[in-house]
Amino acid sequence: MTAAATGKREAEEGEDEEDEPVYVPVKQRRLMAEEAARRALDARRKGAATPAEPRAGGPAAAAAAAPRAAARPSADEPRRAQSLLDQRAEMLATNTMHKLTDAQQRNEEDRVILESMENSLRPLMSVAELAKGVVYTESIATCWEPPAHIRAMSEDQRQDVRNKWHILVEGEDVPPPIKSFKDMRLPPAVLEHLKARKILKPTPIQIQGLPAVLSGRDLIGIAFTGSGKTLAFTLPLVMFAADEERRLPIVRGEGPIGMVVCPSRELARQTHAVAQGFCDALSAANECAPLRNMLCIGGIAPKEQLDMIRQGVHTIVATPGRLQDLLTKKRIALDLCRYLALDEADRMIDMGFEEEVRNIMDFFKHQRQTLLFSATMPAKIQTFAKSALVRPVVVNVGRAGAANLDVIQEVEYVKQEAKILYLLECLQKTAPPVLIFCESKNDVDSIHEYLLLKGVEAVAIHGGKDQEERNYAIDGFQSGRKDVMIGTDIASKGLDFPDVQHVINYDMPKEIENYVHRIGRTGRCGKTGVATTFINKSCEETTLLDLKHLLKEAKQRIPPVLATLDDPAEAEADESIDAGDGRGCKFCGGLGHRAATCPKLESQRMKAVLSASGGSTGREKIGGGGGGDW
Ligand SMILES: Nc1ncnc2c1ncn2[C@@H]1O[C@H](COP(=O)(O)OP(=O)(O)OP(=O)(O)O)[C@@H](O)[C@H]1O
Repeated sequence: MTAAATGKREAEEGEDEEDEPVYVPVKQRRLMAEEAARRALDARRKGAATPAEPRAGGPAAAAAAAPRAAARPSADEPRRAQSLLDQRAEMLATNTMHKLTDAQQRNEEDRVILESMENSLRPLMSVAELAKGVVYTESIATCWEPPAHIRAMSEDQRQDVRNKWHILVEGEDVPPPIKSFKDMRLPPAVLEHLKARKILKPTPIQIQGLPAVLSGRDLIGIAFTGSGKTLAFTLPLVMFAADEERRLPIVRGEGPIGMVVCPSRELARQTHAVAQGFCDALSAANECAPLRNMLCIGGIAPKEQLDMIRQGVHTIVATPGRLQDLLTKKRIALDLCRYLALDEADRMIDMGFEEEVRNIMDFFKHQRQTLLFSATMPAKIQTFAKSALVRPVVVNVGRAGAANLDVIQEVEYVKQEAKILYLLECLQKTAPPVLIFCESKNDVDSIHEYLLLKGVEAVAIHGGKDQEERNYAIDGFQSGRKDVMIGTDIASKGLDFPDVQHVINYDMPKEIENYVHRIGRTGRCGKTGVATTFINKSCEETTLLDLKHLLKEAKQRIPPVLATLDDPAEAEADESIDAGDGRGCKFCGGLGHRAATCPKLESQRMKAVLSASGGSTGREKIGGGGGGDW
């Protein structure tokens, strides 16, 4: 990686406090938005009442206004040609005319905002395919199909299974759910391998996700942290590669057949190990020739990767930056690649990897099967990602962005200066292992030093540490040699440490999705865990409101400091449900605010303005907590 690239990446990680935007309280933002809309509405009313009159300010002003008036879209031009303010003003006027309820007005307002944002997002598609106007209409064909008795299930029977496991599906002609691994027609070696790992029955996301993926369908898979999503895209990856190898063996320089892309090196390493387990099981049972499964991440010598590429690779598990690097340098090609899974897909896009993902898609020569998985998947990412999918199936287990119900969530008000002392006390709440999360790298280092001085067996991880230090931390914590790991959000997504008892949020992450991923490091796969979060005056009000509603949804205790917050969503909630449009922000999925006051949407707008004006490339971090990685 060049020094410039390193600098850029560190800026993306943006874990330091200097990056924090100036805080404008929610109330003030709402007042500002309303004032702007009122002014726009007044201006429109004046314009409409006296269309032929010159505007105040004399002929010069009228002349200046004329081109603008001419540029104003006619009724049959698409809405997107109007400015957001114009649309909002028009909508307010319509609402008054039709006497919409407050809730309906709010929903309409959110819809306009979201529509305008969707129009400004570039589809998540290969530029080459867009340019050539390539549109795929059929899913990838695979040789897998469910056994006859599953195929014979009526639609009602299929729905009964889904209802029983709280599985929601969207999409046309959704493959049937399958309740046992045996009925999924997995090779005996794979069944043995699962059994040896005490994986005996599929989890809900696997019950519906595996049949859909094995059938070749594009998929968005959303399920709680620790609910077994990794297996739902790793096992089909390996089975697909084994099928291809049997059909036409990979020779030197060829491959990969399929890829998984992850947002951090550590997660890629972990997923690579899961895939390797399946590869080894198949080849040990002579069910296929040995499969070469490459780990493609920054921080390891490219020579190792190049040696494997020369022999030909079947599967790759990668971080976006290193993968893009190898593709751009033509070290690997995607001529044979037909399978792409994006793990923690929404986080990857939010962390600023959108361009890398789009570039990677550009290297595909043929249609691929595309899969997106995460525990959090806001509506805006789903809509935008669907542009890359063919006949997608959406599988949802629980609300996208909901916290894992096996985690007991405790929130405590701790003054900034008292945090470090209280941390020691808090560490004694449970037995180890304990994970501590902080927003900034400096805090991670200070806490690490402090705990070492106090005799705690602790390790630390963040994007500023070199790969050796990062590996040392992960290995020590994973093996149980170290009791405590302190980290930034780099360690919050997807990592599966055995039996973490307690997650401590030394500070509240700015984005509620990061909170969900952080606390999801405990309470995994049916076990229970505890999460303690320190909050104080420095936390943003919108985030606290999101947290309050998340606690409420998970039926957790709401501390007085959150209960007494001025909470517009509370009054609006019943009405919104009556209006039939669900709860919370339709942009980021936070439950404590609406799209009109979404801080993330504001930063996204800024990003769009900056990139349109040729300023920053729009690669700056959208929210708090870094972890950008390659
Ligand atoms: N069917 C199953 N039965 C029992 N354990 C399982 C099953 N499937 C997966 N597991 C185990 O559950 C743990 C969590 O799985 P996994 O890491 O895939 O969760 P995840 O949904 O991807 O979580 P996250 O959202 O945090 O990434 C792993 O240790 C995995 O081996």
